[in-house]
Order: sequence, then C-alpha cells, then structure tokens
Amino acid sequence: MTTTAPEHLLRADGVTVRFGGLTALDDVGLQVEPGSVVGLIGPNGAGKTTLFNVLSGVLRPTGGTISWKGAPPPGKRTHHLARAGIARTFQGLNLFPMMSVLGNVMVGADRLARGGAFSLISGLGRHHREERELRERAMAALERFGVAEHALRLPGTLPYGVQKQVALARACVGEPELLLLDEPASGLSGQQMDTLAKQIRGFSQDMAVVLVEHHMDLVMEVCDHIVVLNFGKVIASGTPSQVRADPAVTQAYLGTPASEEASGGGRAAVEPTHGNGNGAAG
Ligand SMILES: Nc1ncnc2c1ncn2[C@@H]1O[C@H](COP(=O)(O)OP(=O)(O)OP(=O)(O)O)[C@@H](O)[C@H]1O
Repeated sequence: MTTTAPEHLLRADGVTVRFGGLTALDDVGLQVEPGSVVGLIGPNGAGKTTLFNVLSGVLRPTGGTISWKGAPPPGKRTHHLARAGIARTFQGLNLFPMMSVLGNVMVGADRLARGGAFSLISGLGRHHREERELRERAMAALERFGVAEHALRLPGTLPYGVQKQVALARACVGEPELLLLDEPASGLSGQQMDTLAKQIRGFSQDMAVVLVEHHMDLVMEVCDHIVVLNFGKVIASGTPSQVRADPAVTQAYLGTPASEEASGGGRAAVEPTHGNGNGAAG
C-alpha cells in the first residue's frame, strides 16, 4: 500500500534546473520533516545554492515539484514565505540598514501582525496594542539571541557576529515551522560557530531547519539528515555517519577526474575541497 506522507513539511521531487545548456540540478529529491535539521552539502558548483533557491521559492525549477505541507509553495517573496511559516536567512544578512535592530526584528514578526508589521512600525497602523505585542516579541527574540542591548542601534554600526544574531532573531521571531539557513557560519569565529551549533540544535525543538553550509564539522554536528550534491545530482543522503562513510562523498570532495564527468553538463571538475575545514570563513 502506498501512503502519502503528510508528515513532510517540505518536499522536493524530481527537481531539475537548467541554466541554458547547463544542468545545475538533475532529478533531485528531498524531504524535510517537522523538527529535523537537514543539511545540503557538496563541493563548489554542486548545486546547493540553486536547490536552496528552489526550496525557498526564489527560483522556479525547470522540472519537478516542490510542496509545502502537501500544497504548492506559497510564493517567492520573503513575506509570502513568512506568512506560510517559512523563514530564511541570507548570506548577505539583508538587514534594513536605516532601521533599528528592533525595527528589523519587528518586520520579521510580520506574520503575527494582522495589519502588517510595516504599517505598525511606520506609525500608520491603528493597532497600538498589537504594536506593543510585536515590540515585546521582538525584544524577547533579541534577548534570546543575546543582542537585546543593541535594540536601538542601526545594524551597520554593529560587529558582523552581532548582525548575524540579529538576522537569526528576525528569522525566528515569527515562530516559523521551517527555517532555511544560507551559510549561517560564514564569517564567524570558531567560538561563534560553537554558539551557532547549539542554537541550531535548539531551533529543532520548535521548527525544522534546512541549511546550506560549507563548514563540514558544523553540518556533521547539527544535522539529522544530510543530502550531498555533486554536479547537480544527489550522490548520497543519510545520517551524518552514513554520509561520512560513503566513498562517493569522499571522492566528490577529493576531486573527480574531469574526463569522468565530461558528460555531466560540461562543468569544470570539482576543485580540491573547501568543505572540510573548521576554521572561520571569509
Ligand atoms: N543564474 C545562473 N546562471 C547560469 N548558471 C548558474 C546560475 N546559477 C548557478 N549556475 C551554475 O549552476 C551550477 C550550480 O551552482 P550553485 O551556485 O547552485 O552551486 P553551489 O553548490 O551553491 O556552489 P558554491 O559552493 O560554490 O556556492 C554552477 O555550475 C553554477 O555556475
């Protein structure tokens, strides 16, 4: 008997993305269950960012389907996703530079604001009680991420590690069911990465997490399930220990002779690994 799988929050089936003659993703499948942490890894050019963009609705695949709780994805704008219960962070943080840290995080609580957080923050909203509640939620999120003391500062005046925590607070304040993290460890020190690892494990008590990340030790530490891409295909999928022991993964990271991959879309051979370091990036 076949069973549908309503337990999947997010599901990708047969996802293919072509950019002209280049196949960036080839028949990729993925499931994200509530409360799980799923990592997307692979060497440079493997298709991680492309898959992340498809999962977050930014990029429409050439073929295949994405479903969110069994239905089509809610839209491509961040606020469409947020209202459906999907939050994301960006490699570039994307904090509003002219808005205070508190204001930035209040915007993240948009899905909890009937009139929309922007109207409340701009003073155009009529729901004073709602504004107060949003402000309290945003302050609580800043407390949770240890950056409440910076609430009234502009993001650009703060150290990068603090800005990253603000971005996480903004993503989490709306109580999403799924958090998409795009290279959350980039630019962090080793100590900041340890904190991040604990935070990601903590998130999974409330929400599922998908992360694209180059820092292999972090991925191995925090993920329940890892999907390994190479040349746009899933070459391994499983628990951290299964993936670590998979010869296809080792081979992909050490580099595959270009001639063997020549029929796979014309991309250059995998570069020697960037992906097994544990130091700070950037
Ligand atoms: N907009 C685009 N137009 C054309 N080719 C693209 C585009 N975006 C990505 N590609 C190509 O698709 C392939 C997959 O790229 P992608 O950025 O998804 O890989 P990645 O695994 O995220 O790489 P990295 O680890 O270097 O960020 C690469 O060959 C890349 O050059």
